[in-house]
Amino acid sequence: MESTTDRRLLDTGDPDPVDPDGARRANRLEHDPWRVLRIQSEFVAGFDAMSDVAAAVTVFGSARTTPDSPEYALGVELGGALAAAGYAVITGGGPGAMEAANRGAAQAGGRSIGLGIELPFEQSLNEWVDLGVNFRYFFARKTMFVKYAQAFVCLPGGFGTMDELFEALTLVQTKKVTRFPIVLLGADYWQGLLDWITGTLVPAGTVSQSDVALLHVTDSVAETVEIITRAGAHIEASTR
Ligand SMILES: C/C(=C\CNc1ncnc2c1ncn2[C@@H]1O[C@H](COP(=O)(O)O)[C@@H](O)[C@H]1O)CO
Repeated sequence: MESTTDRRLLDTGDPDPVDPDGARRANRLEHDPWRVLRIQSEFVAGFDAMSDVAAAVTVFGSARTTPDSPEYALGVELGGALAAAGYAVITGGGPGAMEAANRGAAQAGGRSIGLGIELPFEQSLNEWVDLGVNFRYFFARKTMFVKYAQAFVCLPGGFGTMDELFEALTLVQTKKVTRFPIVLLGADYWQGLLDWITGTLVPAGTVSQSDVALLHVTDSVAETVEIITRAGAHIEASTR
C-alpha cells in the first residue's frame, strides 16, 4: 500500500523501550521538526483559498453512497436547497454523499467547495467541485471544515462521518465554536445514535441533557435549511 503524508507523521510506532545507539531519536529529530513547515504551508494554502468564502455549510456523509441510492438523492436535494438559500456547500470533495451535495449545489448555481485529502490510493476531487483544495493532513483540513462554515449537516455515513460529527459536537460543547447547528439528515439512520446518547450517555453522566439538544435529527431538507437560517438570524441579531 502506498504511504501518505499523514501516515509518515503518525504511523511511526516503535515501541522498543531502548534506543541503544540513539538512532530512533536521531531519526525523529532529523524529520519531525521539518514537518512543521509542511503543515504550516498547508494551513497557509487553505486559508488563502478559502479567504473569500461567505456563508457556507459543511456537509459530511459516506464516501460509499452510490449514485442510485436514496441517500445520494437526498444529498443532491440538500446541496441544491443550501445553494438556493445562499450558502456555499463545503464537502470532503470525494465520492458518494460528498459528490451528491457538491452536485446539488453546482446544479443550483451555488458555490461548490471540495476539501480533498491525500489517500493511499489515487483519488481526485469529484467533478462537481468548483473550488477545490487538496490536503495532506486530516487535521489541517478539519480546521477548514469548521472555520468557514456556519453549520454542519451529516448525511448517513461511516467512521469518517462519525469522526467529523463528534469533532464538531465537541467543539460546540466546549464552546470553541458558538454558532453551529448540527443537523443529522436521515432519521432512520441517525435516531439510534441519538437514542443511545440519551439512553446511555446521559444516565451515565458523561454528557448532559442539554448537550443532546445540540443535535437536530430530521428527514426534511427544508427543515434542515430552516434550522440553519434560524440559527444564522439569531447570531446576526445578537451581534447587532
Ligand atoms: C472509500 C473511498 C473513498 C474515500 N475517499 C474520501 N475522499 C474524501 N473524503 C473522505 C473520503 N473518505 C472519507 N472521507 C471523509 O470522511 C467522511 C466520509 O467517511 P465515511 O467513513 O465514508 O463516512 C467524509 O465526510 C470525508 O470528509 C472509495 O469509495
